[in-house]
Amino acid sequence: MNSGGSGNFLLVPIPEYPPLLECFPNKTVKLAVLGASSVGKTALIVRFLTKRFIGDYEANTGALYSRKLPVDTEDISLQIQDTPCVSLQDDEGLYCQEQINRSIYWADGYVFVFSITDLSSFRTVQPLYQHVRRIHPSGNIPVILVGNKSDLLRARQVPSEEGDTLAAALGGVYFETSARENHHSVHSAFVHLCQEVIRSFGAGNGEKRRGGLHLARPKSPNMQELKRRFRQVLSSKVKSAPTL
Ligand SMILES: Nc1nc2c(ncn2[C@@H]2O[C@H](COP(=O)(O)OP(=O)(O)OP(=O)(O)O)[C@@H](O)[C@H]2O)c(=O)[nH]1
Repeated sequence: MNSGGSGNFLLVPIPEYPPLLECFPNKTVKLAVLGASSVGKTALIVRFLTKRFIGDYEANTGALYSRKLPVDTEDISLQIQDTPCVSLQDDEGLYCQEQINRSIYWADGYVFVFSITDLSSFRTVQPLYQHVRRIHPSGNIPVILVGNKSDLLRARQVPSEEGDTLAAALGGVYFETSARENHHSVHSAFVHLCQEVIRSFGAGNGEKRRGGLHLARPKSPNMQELKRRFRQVLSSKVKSAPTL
């Protein structure tokens, strides 16, 4: 498995799915990835879309990614909105930028991410879920809970059982992932959520949101952005590589 710092950096372009399918609402799945700072939201999306890991850290600006994805027997147009971090205030309130509220309103399904090494990021999930419920008070909202950085076992602060319990309380499934080490666990989590969203369309949920906010979908600045970050990681590796 190519990690962020090695292997070829010819980034396999993420095929932009023609907007044609957007006229078939049930073929377009919009996911928002939400969570506290530095839990791995971007790394999870990049791992899922490119099978690679971005080792460096850059504060999240909230990029929108889109690609075609085979789910079960059909191809869907998948859009994933990365979001800036949310933070718990002293009074257990939540600081959520307006951009995040727009993403919550726009999305059909939600990936709540915390780091198993950061108890505070885990404690952010419940108030964040309540915030989503205030924006979508009716219907079920397809969610998954992702405990990331599972490769850092010695730094674990959140037992898996607590992740399972919280996911059940949110009405979703708990996945433990390592965006650094493993593509399969990340892929399984995202595909599961897409299946839940498609199922919710069948239940008539999706239609209510079809009139929802449509974020202007960039052509592919995100691909340039990803290439820049992969090159950045590569050049930093070359510089630090021991001279023979
Ligand atoms: N060990 C390990 N590090 C990870 C993993 N996922 C992400 N990281 C690192 O954690 C840091 C934060 O990752 P990001 O993907 O930028 O996290 P984010 O949630 O988008 O961060 P914000 O911009 O603060 O919202 C980066 O240095 C990543 O390389 C993981 O699974 N394991």
